[in-house]
Amino acid sequence: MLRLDGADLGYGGAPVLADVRLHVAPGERVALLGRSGSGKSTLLSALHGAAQARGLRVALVPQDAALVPQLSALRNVLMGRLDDHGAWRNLRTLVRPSAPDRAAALADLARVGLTPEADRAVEGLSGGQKQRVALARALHRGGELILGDEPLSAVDPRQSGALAEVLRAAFPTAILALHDVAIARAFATRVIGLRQGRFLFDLPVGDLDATRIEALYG
Ligand SMILES: Nc1ncnc2c1ncn2[C@@H]1O[C@H](COP(=O)(O)OP(=O)(O)OP(=O)(O)O)[C@@H](O)[C@H]1O
Repeated sequence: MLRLDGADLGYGGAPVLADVRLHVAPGERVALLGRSGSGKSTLLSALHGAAQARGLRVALVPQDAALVPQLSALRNVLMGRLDDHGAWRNLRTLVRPSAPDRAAALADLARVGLTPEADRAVEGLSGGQKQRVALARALHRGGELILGDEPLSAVDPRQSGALAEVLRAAFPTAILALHDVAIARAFATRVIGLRQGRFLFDLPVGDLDATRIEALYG
C-alpha cells in the first residue's frame, strides 16, 4: 500500500532519516514511537507524500490540529471534505451547510463526544477539545488510511482508549505517532521505534517488551 525504498528524509541539510526502507500493507495499524525529535513527523510527512502519489484517500491529524480558530467546530469538521467539491459548493457549505452536510458533521462530532461544542468557535475550546475536532474532521473525511501525529496527546486519558477504538473501526489502515506506549499496545498491530533518526525496531506489537522500550526512551 505504501512503500519507501531507501529514501533519505530531511530538510535540505543532512538527512534526518537516511535510507528508509518501509512497506506498510493494507490492514496494518502502525504506531511510531520515539522521543521528541527522533523523526516521527518527518517519516509521517514522507508517508503522506507516498500516499498522495498513489492517489490514496488519506485522513490527516497533524500535530498542531491545523484548525481555523475563528470557525465553529462543525465548520472545521466540514473542511474534512472540502477537496471533494468545487469552490462554489465549498463556500456554500461553509457559510450555510445543507441539512445533510450538517447532520453528517454532527454525527462525527458525536463520535468524539463533542456534540455540545458543535457551534462554538474553536478558539474558545480546550486543547483536548481542539484535538477532538481534528479527529472528527478526519472521521468526516474518511478514507483508506489515517496518518496522525500524536493525535491523542491532549485528550483526557480516560477518553484516549475509546477514541483510539473509534479510529481503529473507521480506518482500515493507520499510521500514528504515539507518545503513550499503552495506547500503542492497544491500538497497533506493528510498532516502529525511532531513535535519533534510526529505526531501532520494527516489530509486531506482541514483541514489544520492556527492554526495547527502555532502549527507546532510556
Ligand atoms: N522544518 C524543518 N526544518 C529543519 N529541520 C527540521 C524541520 N522539522 C523537523 N526538523 C528536525 O528534524 C528532526 C526530527 O524532527 P521530527 O519533527 O520529525 O521529530 P518528532 O519525532 O516528530 O518529534 P516530536 O515528537 O517533538 O514531534 C529534528 O532534529 C528536528 O529539529
